[in-house]
Amino acid sequence: MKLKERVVVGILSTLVFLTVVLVLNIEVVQVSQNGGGSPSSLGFLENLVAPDARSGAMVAFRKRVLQKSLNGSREASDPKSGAGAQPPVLGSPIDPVTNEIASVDPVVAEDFGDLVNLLVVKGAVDRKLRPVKFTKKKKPNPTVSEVLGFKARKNATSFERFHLGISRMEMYKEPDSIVDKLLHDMTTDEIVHMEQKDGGTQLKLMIDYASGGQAMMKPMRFPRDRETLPDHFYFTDFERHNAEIAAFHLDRALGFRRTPPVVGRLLNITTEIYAFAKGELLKTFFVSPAGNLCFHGKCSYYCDTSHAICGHPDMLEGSFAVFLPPKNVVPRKPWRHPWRRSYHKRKKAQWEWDDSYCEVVKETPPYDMGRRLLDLVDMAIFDFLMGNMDRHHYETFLVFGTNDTFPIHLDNGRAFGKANHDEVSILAPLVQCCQVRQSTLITLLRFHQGENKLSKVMWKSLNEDPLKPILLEPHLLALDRRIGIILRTVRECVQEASRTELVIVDDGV
Ligand SMILES: Nc1ncnc2c1ncn2[C@@H]1O[C@H](COP(=O)(O)OP(=O)(O)OP(=O)(O)O)[C@@H](O)[C@H]1O
Ligand SMILES: [Mn+2]
Repeated sequence: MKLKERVVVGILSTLVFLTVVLVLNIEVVQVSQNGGGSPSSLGFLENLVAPDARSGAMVAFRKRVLQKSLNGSREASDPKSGAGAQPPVLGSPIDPVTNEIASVDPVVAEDFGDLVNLLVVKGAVDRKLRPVKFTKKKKPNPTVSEVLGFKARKNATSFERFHLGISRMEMYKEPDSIVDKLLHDMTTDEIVHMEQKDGGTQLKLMIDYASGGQAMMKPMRFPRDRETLPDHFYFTDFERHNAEIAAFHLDRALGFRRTPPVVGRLLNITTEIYAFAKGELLKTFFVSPAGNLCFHGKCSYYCDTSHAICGHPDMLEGSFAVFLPPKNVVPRKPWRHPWRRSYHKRKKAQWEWDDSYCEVVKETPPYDMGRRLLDLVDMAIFDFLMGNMDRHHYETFLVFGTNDTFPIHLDNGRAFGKANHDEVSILAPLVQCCQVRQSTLITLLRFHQGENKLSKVMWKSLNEDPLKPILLEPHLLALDRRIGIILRTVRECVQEASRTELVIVDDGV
């Protein structure tokens, strides 16, 4: 080799060597930065693990309660689960011959006679879970009409009657003919105006009816069998119109009556939306390559051409939730949910790592006395049954005072996203506080031990909706399985408590 060639080879090898050193160095720096100071790759990875997958406080509980169920965490072992993996199963989950729901899940077959016994010993129910004579005085339950001194006009609409009938203990009575009329009116009344509603992250339309009534409409975005994408966090999941409808029926079936009535309706995009659209919303309408009329509106999530809402060719399904009374007449107070998630892809909330979190909550008003802590456990049960992880805030009606009234179960659009996955972290308030309202436990036991499983009751109830079927069979069956998981959790709490009364609480609600 000539001197010139040697020099060139020398320079090239030095360059290669320097590049290798540089690249290695950058990697080490990145690892140590992401790993919070530790240069181990484990530290780096740990920060990238989804918060729910490593929530310390819930891990032991998950193992204990779900181990016994073959299906507790099917999603993890079933590579097919996830978006679109569920075969669409339409129609009734009830066998027309036996009139029973076929289920193989062990937790559905499990007997919770021990919990029934506890309630019998407490004097709350008889062996068939029928209520024993009331010993406690019923709580006063004034309505908006009574508190504000408003009387319904003779020809008042179902919307007005509903507003006036909201009471301290519940959104509506049971049975309530006003609710039936309201559901009917929301699907049939003429729509005279519509505009995009601000607030929240996804597209919603505020609907005005000829009668003067108002509803909040969430449009259908996907077919019923489309599940939450496996890599989507709860806060990036799409809102589902059928979840809003199903949540109303579930809340009512559980006897809570804390969700405003919601019903489905098929809309004509051209005559019932486009015809009223103005300004910014109007600019988002277009005809898709398939010839369907589409729009996407303006909002912070999924309001763009690639996530447009399209008619077929111009018919569109939507959920219609009755609008609550105007805030200047019946004001509401927003509350931050103590078991709120972090809404950050790499952060955890305190309750996710602190097992004694409930002790802190219990000392903080309004959770230190009265009904509210038990209300949060009710809400956790409601959310767990439908897989809703998106409960960041809740509201109460201020006309009934600050504390002694129910929390409104509003905004359930991110529920019913994964039929084969039971997200037990939603049960954190129950797991960490080990308290449940007696009336709620009785309701759950009636569904579980009795003839009328929740899936069956829900299927019948949802069959009343114009957009039936609202829930596909796997979501209905999940309800029965999840009731079993809740009951196992209560059993664990009772076994660890010194007295049953500390776990099963009768607060007269
Ligand atoms: N039926 C209703 N009547 C009156 N106000 C309502 C009704 N539904 C929702 N709202 C109000 O609008 C706000 C936004 O609604 P909602 O939470 O359903 O939308 P969202 O887009 O899902 O919001 P987010 O993204 O914050 O979860 C609520 O916080 C509530 O104050
Ligand atoms: Mn929402």
